[in-house]
Amino acid sequence: MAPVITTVAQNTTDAQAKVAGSGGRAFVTFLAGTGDYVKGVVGLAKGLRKANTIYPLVVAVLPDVPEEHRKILTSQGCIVREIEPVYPPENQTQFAMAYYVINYSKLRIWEFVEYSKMIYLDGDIQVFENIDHLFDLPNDYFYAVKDCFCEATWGHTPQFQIGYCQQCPNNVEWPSDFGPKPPLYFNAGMFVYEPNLDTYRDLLEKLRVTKPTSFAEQDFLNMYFNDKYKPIPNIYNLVLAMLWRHPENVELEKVKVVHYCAAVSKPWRYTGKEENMEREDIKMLVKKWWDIYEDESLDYNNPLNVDRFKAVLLEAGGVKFVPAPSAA
Ligand SMILES: O=c1ccn([C@@H]2O[C@H](COP(=O)(O)OP(=O)(O)O[C@H]3O[C@H](CO)[C@H](O)[C@H](O)[C@H]3O)[C@@H](O)[C@H]2O)c(=O)[nH]1
Ligand SMILES: O[C@H]1[C@H](O)[C@@H](O)[C@H](O)[C@@H](O)[C@H]1O
Ligand SMILES: [Mn+2]
Repeated sequence: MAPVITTVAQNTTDAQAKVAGSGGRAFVTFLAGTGDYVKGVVGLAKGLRKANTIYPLVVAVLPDVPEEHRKILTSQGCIVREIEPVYPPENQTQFAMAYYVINYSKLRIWEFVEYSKMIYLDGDIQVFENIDHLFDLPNDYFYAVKDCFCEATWGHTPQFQIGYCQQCPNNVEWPSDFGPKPPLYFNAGMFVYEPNLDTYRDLLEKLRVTKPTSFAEQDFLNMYFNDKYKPIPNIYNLVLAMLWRHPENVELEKVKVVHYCAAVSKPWRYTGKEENMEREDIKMLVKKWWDIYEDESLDYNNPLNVDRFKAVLLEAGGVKFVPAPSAA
């Protein structure tokens, strides 16, 4: 009997084939609301394609993401998964910055146990170089890039008040009367983790008894994974403020992942008028984002991508490729 061969049509959007072919690994991002973050996610999907990743992009969407936006994402090859919102303990949201409260819902991605390992990326991140090798990091740790404490968003913290930043820990010494030096703190816009139902339940349970704080789920994850956190180099999540706060720690030509995290720096909203936004390096990074977003050859359904998709499936080893019959 002939071996069973899975036929993959040229314009397939079959999520299952992608899960089967991904070896249990995937990128994951988060999308909420009816606004323009969908552009960020489309840009990210195209950037990952350009970087020739062999892994799919899952988008965890809240119920308020409109059908039209979900269709755009599916047509860009994303796997759309709806999640329920997660709210912090009742009546306490005032302790977190309003803008960040929605991000507690990110905790649902620990539930995606059809994948053994995932890399979370914010929708305002772009991947310029292949980072698939991060999936090979040893299990049982939480990998992310160290944050910077120098922007005004950190104004409420003792770190900011005394000018202490873990990016240059020797510049200002931590005063002994301030208690123990704060533990390493990561930016939660990018991290490598393993979905796990026990961890998922535990995260939600602990959240119920934890008072919300300014950076919402980022603070919470920092507390929760304090023991498991392993810093990875800044090139895997360049927080833009690093360019003017710690230029000595930035190797721009080596950067693989850029995080357009200051509100005014989102490429799809960029005007270049606000403080620091007129910098040449920022202009260059915003242009690089747009070049990918507007490149039609990177659209999932573009025939030019069939070969790329074929190669991805073959490399992943799960699915054999048979071209769809020609119309002739
Ligand atoms: O209206 C929104 C707002 C946010 N998001 C999603 O949530 C992510 C986080 O929001 P931002 O990227 O705007 O926030 P920052 O990068 O400034 O925030 C940082 O701090 C936050 C604290 O809550 C989170 O940890 C976030 O991942 C981290 O990068 C977005 O990328 C996007 O994926 C939406 O989809 N719609
Ligand atoms: O998550 C926040 C956010 O991304 C801010 O824009 C940045 O200034 C902070 O350093 C970071 O912790
Ligand atoms: Mn972000």
